[in-house]
Amino acid sequence: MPHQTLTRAAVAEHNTPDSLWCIIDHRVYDLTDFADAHPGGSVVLEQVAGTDATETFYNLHRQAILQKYASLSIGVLEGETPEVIVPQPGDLCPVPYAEPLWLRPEFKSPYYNDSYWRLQKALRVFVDTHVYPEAQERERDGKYISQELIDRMAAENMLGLRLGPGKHLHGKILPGDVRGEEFDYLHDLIQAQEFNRANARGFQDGNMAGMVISLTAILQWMGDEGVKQRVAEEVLSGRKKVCLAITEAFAGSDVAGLRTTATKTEDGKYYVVSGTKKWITNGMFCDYFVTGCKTEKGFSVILVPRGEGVDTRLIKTAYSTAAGTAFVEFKNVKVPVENLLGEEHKGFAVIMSNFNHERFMMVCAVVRGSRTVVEECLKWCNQRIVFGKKLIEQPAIRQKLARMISHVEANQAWLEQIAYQMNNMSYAQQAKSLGGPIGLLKSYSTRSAHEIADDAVNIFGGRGLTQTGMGKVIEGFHRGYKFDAILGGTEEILADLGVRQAMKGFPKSML
Ligand code: HEM
Repeated sequence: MPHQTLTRAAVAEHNTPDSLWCIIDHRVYDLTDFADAHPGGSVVLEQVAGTDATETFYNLHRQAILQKYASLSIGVLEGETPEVIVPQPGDLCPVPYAEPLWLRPEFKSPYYNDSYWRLQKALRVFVDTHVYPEAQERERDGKYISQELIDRMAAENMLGLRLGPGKHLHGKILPGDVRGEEFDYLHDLIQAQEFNRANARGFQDGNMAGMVISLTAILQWMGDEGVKQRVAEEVLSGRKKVCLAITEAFAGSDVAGLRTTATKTEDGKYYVVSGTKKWITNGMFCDYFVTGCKTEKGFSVILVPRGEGVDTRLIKTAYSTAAGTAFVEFKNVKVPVENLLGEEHKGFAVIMSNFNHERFMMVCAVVRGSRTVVEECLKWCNQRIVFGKKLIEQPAIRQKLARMISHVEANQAWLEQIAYQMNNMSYAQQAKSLGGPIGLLKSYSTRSAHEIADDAVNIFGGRGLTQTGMGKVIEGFHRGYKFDAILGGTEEILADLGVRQAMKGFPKSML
């Protein structure tokens, strides 16, 4: 049917199952053929046939549904204009607190300049257009990220920028025309937060999280320049994938308790690696494993390529299998000694140097995820009518929202403060002075996520426990925030690290 201008009186005549029209936000929809396929059933549609169903519709659906089913619209009402905002790729969200302060036009920030804005805008368009749709699909079907998306990210230098600032970006032009040389930890914060907007915790880890926490170690510690250049080129071009294989069934945060061994062959040319690794993010589809091993006089980190003797099995965790979480078995795997990272028996330095950036990334993501939950709650509370009133009109609900908003804003402010300090410190200074604060922030931000997830589920009720529909973001966050509380160091260990590091600088004169 051609798009037309209609009157309310004309719509009112189509009030039977054989000709079922209704009005939503000043547009007319012909639901006659759709009614039987409607997930909410045909009866409810028949009840509103021929009428304006705007209020009922928005009590149960988001605008995105109308965009998906736009073909059902047959016209607009004469002299009326649709009111609901239809977001376009790259748009900032006008819901209060849905964006960090620096992205809201009425606020100023001491940290951000034009280069950050350009990066943010370019990444948002990219994530909205390419990452979000695939993330939602993969989160549902549990399959791994497509090579097409990896290639697209590689072509735009997006794989490299996710490792954080460094020489690997020099000479490159990044999204938003940002030069690789100017990319710093505030840019890094932005990229982590923008990618998080794909809103799919399992997929997010499946989207090369293994690379983010392991290629950094290769770039910094691989002694053999030839191996380093080859692997970096393969991974940053998206042709090969790499992951970090440290944790085992025997030991998680307690790295000293690991049992995988690497023994040198008599001719000194190879290591023979044997043992198991557990919870290895991206392990299912990786070509390389940056592996923590016990060696004769200590602990060493070795790059193990997939090949004979390497076996990976899928671990089904609380989030989507899109993350490719693996149980890895190494059975007498022969690896050239050139694949050693850092010094033999001194692998702790390799692992430790990586932790700060990994934890910083995780905080960026969990704070952004928490903010999205706040946005969802604010929308829902303004939309949902209970006992004849919008939810937002209930003081008890506003108390919850106030707590949630405060957690998010406090964590974001602390995070930006830390990113600024990172920009003004060498890597060694960061390790000395920021390991503790980053540990405290990660620990605190996941405690905040715990509070936020809990309040959000209570606000959404049954929908907060349902994997489809209005509460799906809340359900996913509630199921997934614990990954941030455990991975990269548990809340307790990191809180303890924060206090112990502070005590190292406690002045004796104060005793
Ligand atoms: C263009 C018109 C409509 C379309 C395209 C549409 C589409 C949908 C979709 C896709 C869902 C599943 C929600 C999800 O899982 O995300 C749904 C659920 C539902 N819809 Fe509609 N709908 C339309 C109009 C209406 C109207 C006018 C009513 C009420 C009179 C209604 C009542 C419901 C109900 C009760 C549910 C189940 C909600 C729940 O389980 O929480 N729908 N609809």
